[in-house]
Order: sequence, then C-alpha cells, then structure tokens
Amino acid sequence: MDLWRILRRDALRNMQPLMLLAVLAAALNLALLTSLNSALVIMDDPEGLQRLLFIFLLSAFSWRFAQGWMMSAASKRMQAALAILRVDLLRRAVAADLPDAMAVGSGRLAQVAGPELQLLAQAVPTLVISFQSVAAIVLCLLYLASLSNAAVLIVLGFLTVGGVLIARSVLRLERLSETIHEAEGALSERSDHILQTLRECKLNRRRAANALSDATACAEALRTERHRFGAEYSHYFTLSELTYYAALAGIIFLLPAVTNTDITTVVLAGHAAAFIAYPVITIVASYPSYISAETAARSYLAVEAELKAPPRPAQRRAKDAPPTGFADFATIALDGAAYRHPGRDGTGSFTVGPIDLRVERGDIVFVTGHNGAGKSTLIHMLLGLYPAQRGSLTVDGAVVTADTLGSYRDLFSVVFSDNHVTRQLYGAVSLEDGFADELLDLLEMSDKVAVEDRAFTTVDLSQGQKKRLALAAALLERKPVLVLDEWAADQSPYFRRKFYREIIPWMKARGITVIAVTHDDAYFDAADVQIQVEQGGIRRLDTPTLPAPDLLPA
Ligand SMILES: Nc1ncnc2c1ncn2[C@@H]1O[C@H](COP(=O)(O)OP(=O)(O)OP(=O)(O)O)[C@@H](O)[C@H]1O
Repeated sequence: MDLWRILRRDALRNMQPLMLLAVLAAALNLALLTSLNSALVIMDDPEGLQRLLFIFLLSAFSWRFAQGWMMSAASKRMQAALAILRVDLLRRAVAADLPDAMAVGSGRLAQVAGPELQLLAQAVPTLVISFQSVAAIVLCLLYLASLSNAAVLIVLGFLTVGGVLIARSVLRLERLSETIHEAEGALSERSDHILQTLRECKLNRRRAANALSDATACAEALRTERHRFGAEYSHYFTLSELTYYAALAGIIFLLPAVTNTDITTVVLAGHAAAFIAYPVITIVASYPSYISAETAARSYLAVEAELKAPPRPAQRRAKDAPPTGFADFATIALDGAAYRHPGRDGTGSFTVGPIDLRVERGDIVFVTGHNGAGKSTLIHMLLGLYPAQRGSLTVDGAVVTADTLGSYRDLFSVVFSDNHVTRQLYGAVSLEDGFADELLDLLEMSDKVAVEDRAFTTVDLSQGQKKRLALAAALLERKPVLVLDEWAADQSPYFRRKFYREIIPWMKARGITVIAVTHDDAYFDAADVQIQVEQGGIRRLDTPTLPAPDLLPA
C-alpha cells in the first residue's frame, strides 16, 4: 500500500479520465466477446454474421485506440510525477538537518532517487492495465451471470480456492522481493567501494582480490535470491493458470452435470470464461513488477521519513527572515552549546561542549587542535549545521531559531576540507564587476581558468588548484563570514605563506570575518583570536601562539 500512498499523492491526482478510459476499454472487450458469442448462435444467418463482424471490427478498432490513449496518458502522468518526486527528495535532503541527511547517506539517496523511482514509474502503466483487466473480468462475469448464475458461482468458487493458494505464494514473493532489495543494496555498496578505489585496487592485488571476492559473494547471494524468486514466480504463475483451467473445466463438466443447462448456454458460458483468461493472466503477470514497485515505494517513504524535512522549504522562506535581519551582526556566539555524535551501538560517542564562544565581526579566528579534538564539529555547530542539543546559538544576543536559521546561514560561505568544486558558480552574487578576475589573479589562477557564463571554464586541475577555485567561488558569494576547514593543507609552502601573509590580510581589509580550522602553527600569529579545541572543549587564546609543548602529540 506504500506504492498507493505515493501514487495517490503525486501521480494519481485527477485519475478519473484514465479510469474512464480503462472502463471503456474493458467494455469494448466485452463487446468483442458478445459479438463473437452472438455469432456462434446465428451461424446460418449470413446477414446477421456480417453485422456482427462489423461490430466486432469496430469494437476491436475502438479498443485499440482507447487502450493506446490510456497507456500514453498513464505514462505521461507518471513521468511528470517522477520528475516531481526526484526533485522533492533532493529538496528534502537539502532542507533536512545535516546529521539526518548524513545518516541516510548519499549512496542510498542516489539509489532511491534513481533506479528505485524508475521501478515505481514502470509499475504505473501496469497498474492501469491491471485496473482495466479487473473491469474486464467484472463485466465478463456479469455477462456470464446473464447466461447462467450457476456458471458464475462455479467460476467464482474455483477462483476463490485458487486465490487462497495463490495468496500464500504472493506472501512468499513479497518476502523474497525484500531480500532481493537488501542483496541489491549490499552489492551496490561493494561495487561503489571498488569503483571509488580503482587506483588503490590496481596497486594492491590483495586488496583488489578481497574486494572482488566480497563483491562476488554479494552477487552470488543476489543470484540465489533472484533464482528463488523466479522459482516461486513460476509456481505462482502455474497455480494461477491451473485455477483458470479448473474454472473452465468446471463450466464444461460441472455445469451440465449439476444443472439442466442447455448445450448452447454451456458453450457460450465456456467461451465467456475463456475470454476472462487474458485479463487474468495480465494481472498475474504484472504482479512481480507491482511487488518491486511496492518495495521501492517503501524504501522511498522510509528515506523521506528519515530526512524529517518538508518537501518544499522554499515556500517557508518569507517567514525565515527575522524583522531586523542578521546582515548587520556584530557578534555570533555559542552559549553553553553542546553537540553529541551518537557513535554506534552505544559506544564511541563524542561530545563537543558545553562551549561558550564569541566571534566578533571582522575578526580572523583560527581554530586549532589535534585530530579528532572536535574542530570540524565546532565549525558545524557555529554554522548551524549541527543543531545545539544544549545551550544556544545567538546573534547579538538573539537566539537563532528554526525560523531564522536560513537567514543565519546566509551569513556564511564555506570551503570544507572535502570540498567538491563545481564549474557552475551557483552561489555567486554578481560576476560583472571584475571581482572574479581580481580573485583569479590573487589566487594565481588567471593563466589556467576564466569565468564565463557564470561558470569556471574548467575545474580539471590539481588538488591544490581546485581548492583555490573553491576559495574564489566562496568569496564570490560575498558573504560577511568565510569559514575554511584546513584550506591551506594541500597548498605548496610558497602559496601557504601567500595565503596567511597576503590573502588573509586582504580579506581582513575588506571586513570579511574569517573562521579557519588550521594546523599551520607557523602562521598562528596571522589570527586575531586562536581557539584551541581539546577533547571537545575549547580554550581561547587572544594572542595566538605556537602550540604549548604539552599539546604536541607524543
Ligand atoms: N558523523 C560522525 N559520527 C560519529 N562520530 C563522529 C562523526 N564525525 C566526527 N565524529 C567524532 O567526533 C570527534 C571529533 O571529530 P571532528 O571531525 O570534529 O574532529 P577534528 O578536530 O575536526 O579532527 P581532524 O583534525 O582530524 O579533522 C572524533 O572523535 C570523531 O570520531
């Protein structure tokens, strides 16, 4: 029913025209049956036969168009809904709290938004055809009832007994579909690992062999599950066909034996029952695609629930801005703020805080400390990406709330340590005033890259050069606060010196507040304030210094 929940929300709005077309196609099916059956009883009337042949051909022709329109409308509707669902999921991922989005993981998000939604899309035309098949079966049964009530009872009796047996098989198919889904996830994770570490695998044969053997085991598990599904499906299909044959045999052998139905009615009823075969087989054959779509729908809804974010955060934007705005801020502060990484299975949790920290506008703040001390976590708390679980985040004394968080985050541009630089300058404010060229000159990138059509001409560069472009992109956002996480780590000694001795003073002269995580102790004096992070707590050094000997790793 998860599939139904999604479709009702997105694809099945105003489905009445589609349903009408389906019923029309089913009625035309019935017209085919009745014209053939009528022909069977007037074989010696050539004129009547001609008339019935004309009705048959007209019905077949109309059925073809009704069916075609229905399928094309269903596919069009689903593709439109699919586009909405895909972007909705991305919107939710962007709007979600970062820990929630990280817990879901980019791999799972890509899987759900890609191949799994495709399964959903494929199921919709099948569902519409199944609806039409159900309508055709109902109409054929009504026609059968007009011939003989006993015939309908016989058909329904066999369908009920067969249905109970088939239902058990359906339950097994559903369980197998879940297992296949899990096995596919495991294989896709292993494949992803190998593709992400191709260089390491080429260099280390043991690593490559172990990774491939792990992937092979997953592929084998998936093959076994798929094989079990195939075997169960064949059982399910055979049962369905047997049920149908039993119903047919019931009419031919049972109907004349237990009632005094005449031979013509038995033949017509048998023919009507045979006519039900095609829609029954259509429904039976479409069931696996329905099960896969149901599993995909469950997975989609689970990801949505884990993201805990509304689909269209942009609509709430008007409420976001506080009456005064944050653009003129003087101080950003964490007051008694704490954030705890939960760890796994109750072990390995890590808490940063409670922390009291003030960042004054225009200051150059360096955040220093050993690996794992909590620097990045602190930065994420300051950015409002990790919500303070205790204490608060304030701007000039006003607490940043859920409603003002968007405006607060607008203060920052960031270059994370694992930054991914894109060619398109999505966040840049204006590119017409020569600032982009000035930045590329400052960062010594003008001979490699230019800015054209709101994009860098290339990002196929070395690691250090990509970081310089990321810094240029961040500065083009023209935000009052720039946050850098170990930005200089992959710069050469020459450019690192330039960064601390020229670029940081250049930023300070422009009034940009800089909060930089750094291990470059030779340049700590370039900061106004040094925040030393130690095991989740902080120590503020207003006159930045070289690290004290007791803080150096053993
Ligand atoms: N997503 C996470 N889930 C669980 N624990 C985490 C997570 N991120 C960080 N931690 C833990 O929190 C602690 C602080 O991590 P953080 O990334 O803030 O350290 P850091 O000072 O930036 O380290 P580094 O200098 O190595 O980048 C570490 O012990 C780490 O294991």
